[in-house]
Amino acid sequence: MTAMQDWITSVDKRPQDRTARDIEAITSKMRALDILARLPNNVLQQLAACVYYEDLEKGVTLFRQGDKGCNWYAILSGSLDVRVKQENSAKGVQQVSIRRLSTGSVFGGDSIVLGVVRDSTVVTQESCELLRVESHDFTSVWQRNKEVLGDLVTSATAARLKNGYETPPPGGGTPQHRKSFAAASPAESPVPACSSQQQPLSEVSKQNGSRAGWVLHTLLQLKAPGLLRERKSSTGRVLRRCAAGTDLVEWLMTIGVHSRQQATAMWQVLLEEGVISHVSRDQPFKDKFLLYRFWQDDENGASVAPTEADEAQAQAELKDALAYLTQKAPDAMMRLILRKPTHERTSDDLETIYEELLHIKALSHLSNSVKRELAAVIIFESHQKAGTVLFHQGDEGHSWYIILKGSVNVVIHGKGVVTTLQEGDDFGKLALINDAPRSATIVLRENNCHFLRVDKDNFNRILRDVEANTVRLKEHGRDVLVLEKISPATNAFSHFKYTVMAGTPQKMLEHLLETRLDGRIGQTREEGPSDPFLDDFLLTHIVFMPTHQLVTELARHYRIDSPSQDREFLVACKRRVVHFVHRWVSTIRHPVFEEPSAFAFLEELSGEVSDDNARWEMEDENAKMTQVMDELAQWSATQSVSQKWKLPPGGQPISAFGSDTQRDLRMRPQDDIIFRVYCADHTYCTLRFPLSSNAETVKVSAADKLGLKHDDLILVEVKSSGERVVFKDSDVSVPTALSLNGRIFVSPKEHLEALTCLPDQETPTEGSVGDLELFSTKELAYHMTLFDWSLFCAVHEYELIYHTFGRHHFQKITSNLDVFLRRFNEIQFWVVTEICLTSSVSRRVQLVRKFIKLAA
Ligand SMILES: Nc1ncnc2c1ncn2[C@@H]1O[C@@H]2COP(=O)(O)O[C@H]2[C@H]1O
Repeated sequence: MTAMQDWITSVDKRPQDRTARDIEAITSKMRALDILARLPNNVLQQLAACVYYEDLEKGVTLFRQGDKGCNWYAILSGSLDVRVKQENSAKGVQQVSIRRLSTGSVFGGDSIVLGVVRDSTVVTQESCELLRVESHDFTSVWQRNKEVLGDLVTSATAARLKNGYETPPPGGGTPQHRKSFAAASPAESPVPACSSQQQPLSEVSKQNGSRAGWVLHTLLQLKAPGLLRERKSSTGRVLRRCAAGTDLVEWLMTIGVHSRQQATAMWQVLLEEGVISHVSRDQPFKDKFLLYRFWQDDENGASVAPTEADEAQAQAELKDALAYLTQKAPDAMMRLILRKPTHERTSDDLETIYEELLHIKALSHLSNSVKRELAAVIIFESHQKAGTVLFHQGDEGHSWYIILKGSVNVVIHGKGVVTTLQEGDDFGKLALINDAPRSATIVLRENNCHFLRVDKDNFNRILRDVEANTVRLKEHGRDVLVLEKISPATNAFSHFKYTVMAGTPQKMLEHLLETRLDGRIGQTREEGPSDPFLDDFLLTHIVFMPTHQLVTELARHYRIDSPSQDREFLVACKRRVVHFVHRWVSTIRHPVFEEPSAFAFLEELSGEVSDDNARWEMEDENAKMTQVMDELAQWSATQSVSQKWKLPPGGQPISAFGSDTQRDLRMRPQDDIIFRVYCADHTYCTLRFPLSSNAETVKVSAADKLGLKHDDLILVEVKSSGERVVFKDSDVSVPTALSLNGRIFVSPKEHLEALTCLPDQETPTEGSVGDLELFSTKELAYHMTLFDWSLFCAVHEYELIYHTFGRHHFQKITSNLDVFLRRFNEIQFWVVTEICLTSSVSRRVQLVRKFIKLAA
């Protein structure tokens, strides 16, 4: 059964016979009407449970003025005429048409909820399909859901019911007092809803608007009979009863409007409310030779010539009508100006826009000169339907938006709605500033939302360099990313304008993948100048995002799979992950492979990439993963070969044991080191342990070998100064962590104070000046640098992190850094010792000279 048949079958059933499926079918149909689509689902279901379907011929009277209100209606298709009785001394009582109701409108609710008689007669103008709810059902739904059902009665009634008075008083409000220049909420409309410039903004004309329209239409016909007349269009088509924009403006000025601009804006109010329209409905109101007509005069209209009584009535209401239009005019004028192509804006237009921009929150941090520049390029945009997607995550960014009216949801793939942005908020600048894809999808949260928009070129020209210093991204009310502008002086190396100052690890990774890694085929951001954020993240993530967490997130980003996302987006996500992994492995090298979680992830990922290559054309990525896997294989091969190191007994430098041809100067966790552990009586044992062994293991083994039986033993370093430093049981790479000329002791805790230096820890008594003189300074410098350089190269960046944040947190060795620091101290002590041990002043001078030269 088709959806159409489904819903008809369901609505044809008696309400008490309808099943949950029937209600769902009817609810879906009702959602096609904008005004109903805004209602919460449960309220819509309550209406769907009691609604009836009517298919009526042209000319059927639904109810008459003075009747009791028995039904509420919604128009699925067709149009209806609203008529009121009017006394006319010559012709007696006459029916006058005051309004047209068309598809999407609702009516009949007022008299039910207010308990008054019908104030007009409603007749079908053509075949109509209607939804009908009986008054007792409507009352019961209304009673339960008053707060959200305001739109189902006229807005005036809703306001009266909510606040006890009608909104807003005619003539009230000046531009300065306006909150925003948004349109009033919709009521009924004779034209279809549309976001284009030329159509009415609101779907519906308000009662006040149609009343003002009736007043002007009546007076125009009586006082300027020739103005509304038949004219020919440029294509030769005969157009009924229309008038030129310029004539309409001039006529309004004859009845008391003081300026052309004001009169233009007042006609625009009527156009936005559907009372008048351009003959081909493709123009806003302009003070030009463009033709407009009243809705009563359109092709199907049946306008009735006004009577004297009409004239008297219209004259009586004229003041109110003008006051209403005057009140609405500034906002309409603003929208009119903002919809003009930018090259058509006059200097007055620019001034008007500029003044309005002064009140917008999202622009408050900008200077007035920037706002003036913006006035020339900012564009108005409106969208009618909740659910409309302004752009998708992953899209290229073309515009920056400010919300004037309504709200939007920020939706992120895999997370859903992360935040809602309201009137005054802005969005969409990240993609423009960082030249990155959209980081989120933006969906309208309600009907009839209004935006100001600045396109990318203008944004980059005017705003890119003056944007706010800090951008905060929120998810579920919590800051998840704080971006800060990079000062241009320090930003010569990067095209990024913002860098990450703080954030949750997950959001930082997400931001990195989206902005720093390109997902397009054959593109890598690595080629150009890049900012340090990616490297900073790779080099420090172990502090805030352990590797097992990082690989879980990477796997999530790679495996993103959703039928609702297009192929290009999905492939881009996968590519970015592979590019990230490649960069990670080439920057961090072996520590990546040493993590079992990363090792397993890389193996799985390479399998998935190779499978996906067949499906998604990921040649480049496959090649990158092959490279990563080659490096992993090489690393695995070196794992079986372990090296031996020794900590010589006399305090000499730590060196490789038994191999002069040793190539790899890097100390690895599994490498063994041979060292001595002393007792208080200076007897010792020699031990051999992997560098990754902890102090406790060393202590227990030394105690065994030295025959110490005690529960409360400690492992201590005794420095040559006599200072004693106790090792924690969890400390690793103990032998390399010794200070220069320090020795390891094991002893009962209570004997700590009794531990003394070994004799060979005492300062040397003879210098090596004689030897030093044998070498030229250049030669010395060359060999010392070679040696230092090889030690420096063996230090991994992570060792600095382990050292700074505490080795015990990571359970990782810092042996290479230890050895490098030892060497630094050694040179320093050596220089001081040599100088002090040279007794002859002249030789000492020479020596100092040599050292100065060496340092230079
Ligand atoms: N938590 C968030 N994560 C991502 N984008 C957000 C968030 N909050 C607001 N946004 C906005 O949503 C916009 C999506 O497009 P852009 O990436 O250009 O700019 C983004 C931000 O302006």
